Amino acid sequence: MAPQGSRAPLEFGGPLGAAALMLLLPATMFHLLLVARSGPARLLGLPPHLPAPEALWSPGALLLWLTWLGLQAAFYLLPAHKMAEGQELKDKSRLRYPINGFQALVLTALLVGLGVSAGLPLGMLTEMLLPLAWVATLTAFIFSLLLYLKALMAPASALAPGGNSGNPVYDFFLGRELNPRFGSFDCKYFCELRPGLIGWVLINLALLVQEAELLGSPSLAMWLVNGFQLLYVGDALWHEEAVLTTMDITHDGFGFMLAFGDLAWVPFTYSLQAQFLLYHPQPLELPTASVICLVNAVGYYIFRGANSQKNTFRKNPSDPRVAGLETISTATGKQLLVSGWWGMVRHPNYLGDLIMALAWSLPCGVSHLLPYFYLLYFTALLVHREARDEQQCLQKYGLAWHEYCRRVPYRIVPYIY
Ligand SMILES: NC(=O)C1=CN([C@@H]2O[C@H](COP(=O)(O)OP(=O)(O)OC[C@H]3O[C@@H](n4cnc5c(N)ncnc54)[C@H](OP(=O)(O)O)[C@@H]3O)[C@@H](O)[C@H]2O)C=CC1
Ligand SMILES: CC(C)CCC[C@@H](C)[C@H]1CC=C2C3=C(CC[C@@]21C)[C@@]1(C)CC[C@H](O)C(C)(C)[C@@H]1CC3
Repeated sequence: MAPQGSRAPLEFGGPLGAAALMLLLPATMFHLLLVARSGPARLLGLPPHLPAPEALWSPGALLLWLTWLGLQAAFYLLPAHKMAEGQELKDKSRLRYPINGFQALVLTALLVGLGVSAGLPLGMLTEMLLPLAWVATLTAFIFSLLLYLKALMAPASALAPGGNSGNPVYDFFLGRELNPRFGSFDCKYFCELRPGLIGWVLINLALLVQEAELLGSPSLAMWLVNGFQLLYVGDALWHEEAVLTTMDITHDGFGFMLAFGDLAWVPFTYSLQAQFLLYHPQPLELPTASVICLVNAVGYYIFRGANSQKNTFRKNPSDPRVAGLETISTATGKQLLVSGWWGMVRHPNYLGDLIMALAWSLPCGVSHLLPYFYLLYFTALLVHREARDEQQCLQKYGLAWHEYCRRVPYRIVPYIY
């Protein structure tokens, strides 16, 4: 049984690390937003000038942001074609989740399409990124505070394994409650997949529209970035149920890290390549574009293949698609796959994700480091995440996990790492 509450080992450098991250993450996000629109676009340089306070604060942005959250919450509450059950909780119960994320994406697309055909200036959204990012950050702070207070009244069985150290800064950052809910409305599940992910593709689209207005038509590079990232978001929502077995839902509490990550970091930094392209158009020839498409396709094939194989296996190990794979038995009764994608490396899904991350940056050329920020950040995130997951699996599976590591020695990249 893994140590819980105040006995759980501290992650992210403990309270000091958590405090530093709470300052550094928003600062990095604003740095990226400012540098992307600056002439030199230097990732490691200072932005040319800091924005005046009125460039950060706009009542219009606040209204737009609240409308967006309200709209996505309304889509979440619409009847779902399916209700899925989450993993078993400490008290042996299972929560139920609506599977209607893809429906929310389609409804958003229809609404935006209607708006644009009625004259809505979607491109103007690109002028509001700074104040929108500001209100999203404020929302994340306020929301995390409310979640922290709510968790003070939650029963012990509802608390996350980490995030209950007793240090308020650390617990605020990591999140105390595992699945905070208001009635049947699950805050973490909603934030993980809806406002931020759909917001990201909407911002990308606005950047494409703005580029078309400035240049007469969108560039090939902008099309590729939009297409690849739409595929990624569409895929996440199409396979929404799979998010229920990710570390974020099953292990991490809902605190500042995920609230800020989901609501602010994802839409405003994951759209960095498209932001860069609007201010720094890049020529891209068809043959190079075809090679980049191939890189994205290979990454997607590995990512989807690995994630689907594990989900199918976890749902039903006798499913004919996975029944022939080799496995190791563990003391918990669960099995570990040792052939197929999960016999190649211990995190094949991370490998596919990283290859896609490379494909998203390549359309921006090689003249600047800035569009490669996502690849660099994501490598660090996944290496750290992999180490966290190894710890959790070691605690869960003990000797069987050692045996798996012996049989599958590489973590993410075959023969390298
Ligand atoms: N774009 C982004 O910003 C981010 C994307 N991601 C993506 O999210 C996806 C999910 O990632 P994440 O939640 O970290 O982890 P995984 O989906 O890789 O899940 C890890 C879990 O899978 C199970 N598992 C591990 N090895 C095996 C095996 N051999 N056989 C069967 N089950 C196994 C274990 O859980 P158990 O045994 O309990 O089932 C383990 O804890 C990934 O594709 C990742 O790339 C993640 C973070 C950020
Ligand atoms: C701000 C910090 C640096 C850390 C925040 C991390 C978060 C941004 C990410 C943690 C796990 C995530 C996942 C996705 C998006 C980013 C965050 C929230 C995901 C929804 C992206 C789409 C994928 O298909 C997925 C597998 C559903 C992802 C799940 C994890």
